[in-house]
Amino acid sequence: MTEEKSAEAPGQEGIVLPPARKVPAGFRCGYIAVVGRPNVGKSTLINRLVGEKVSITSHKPQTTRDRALGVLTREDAQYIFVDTPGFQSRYKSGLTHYMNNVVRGVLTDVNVVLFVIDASGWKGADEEVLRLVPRECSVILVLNKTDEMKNRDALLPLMALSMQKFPFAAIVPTSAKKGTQCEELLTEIRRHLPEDGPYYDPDLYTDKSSRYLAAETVREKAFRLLGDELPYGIAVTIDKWEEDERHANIVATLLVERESHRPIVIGEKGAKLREISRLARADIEQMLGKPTHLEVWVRVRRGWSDDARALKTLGYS
Ligand SMILES: Nc1nc2c(ncn2[C@@H]2O[C@H](COP(=O)(O)OP(=O)(O)OP(=O)(O)O)[C@@H](O)[C@H]2O)c(=O)[nH]1
Repeated sequence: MTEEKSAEAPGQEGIVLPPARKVPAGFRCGYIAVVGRPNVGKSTLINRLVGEKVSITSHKPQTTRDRALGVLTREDAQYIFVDTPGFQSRYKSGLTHYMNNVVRGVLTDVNVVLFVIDASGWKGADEEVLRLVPRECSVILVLNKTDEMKNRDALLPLMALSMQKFPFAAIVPTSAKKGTQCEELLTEIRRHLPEDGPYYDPDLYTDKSSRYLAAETVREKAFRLLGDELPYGIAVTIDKWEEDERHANIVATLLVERESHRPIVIGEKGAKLREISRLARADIEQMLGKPTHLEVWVRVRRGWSDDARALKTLGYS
């Protein structure tokens, strides 16, 4: 006999998940937090492991501003990934403070922590994040971006050094970009999950709404297209969402912090903004599976990344 039970996602008190189905013998299920300093490849890794686009990725740090759940259901396990923003200590804005709290909150209540660093070696910022990780957790160290390593012999000493820093349950070198060793990583994670679940419907891969994912898609395209010109203070709101069975009509706004940022985002004769909209529309259309009309506007909202009320409106608190 199996018990019917529901569970709350870590740090999401009040959100009651659907009741678990029958637990097949030996089935394992649990929460896995993915942490690490900005830009080490956490979102890319989750997307690779889950096999769906859950979290947006870009070459600029601090892309992930919120938790995102990615769920992978296999015959013998359900993996529920909790993405976290890169831990930040350099800039002391309200947004950074909020993000650091998200990281701490997530770590207290998961079954496994994947601690991701760049396989090129430990940096000061990695050590800072490591200080947040409770010792009693099962922590797997992921040495990511091995495809960029010129000398793979450096891996062994790096592993030895890492064990001196923390009692990691395992160390797995991966390339999230190429998918190398990701299957091995899943096997290792499963070992540390409790026999339980599944908590989620196996068809589901994220708990985020289409609206949220659409906003993230617009933000991702802005990050990609603007490259180094991009001011960090950029956010996206969805102002209109009309959808029926045959098509969708969406209006989104890109919020920038300063008047001088507006022309950067718009580009010459509107070229940048048109390209952002075109690329985002294609992805959103694919996600929704129906023809989609997307309109993107640019608005200035001064100091939004340091303004508690603005952060709340944008869903960051
Ligand atoms: N070469 C290589 N690049 C990678 C790999 N994994 C991620 N990247 C790249 O590293 C950059 C950052 O990846 P993200 O997945 O956004 O990193 P993140 O840790 O989630 O970043 P934050 O959201 O800022 O915390 C992107 O340009 C990725 O394409 C990898 O295994 N190899």
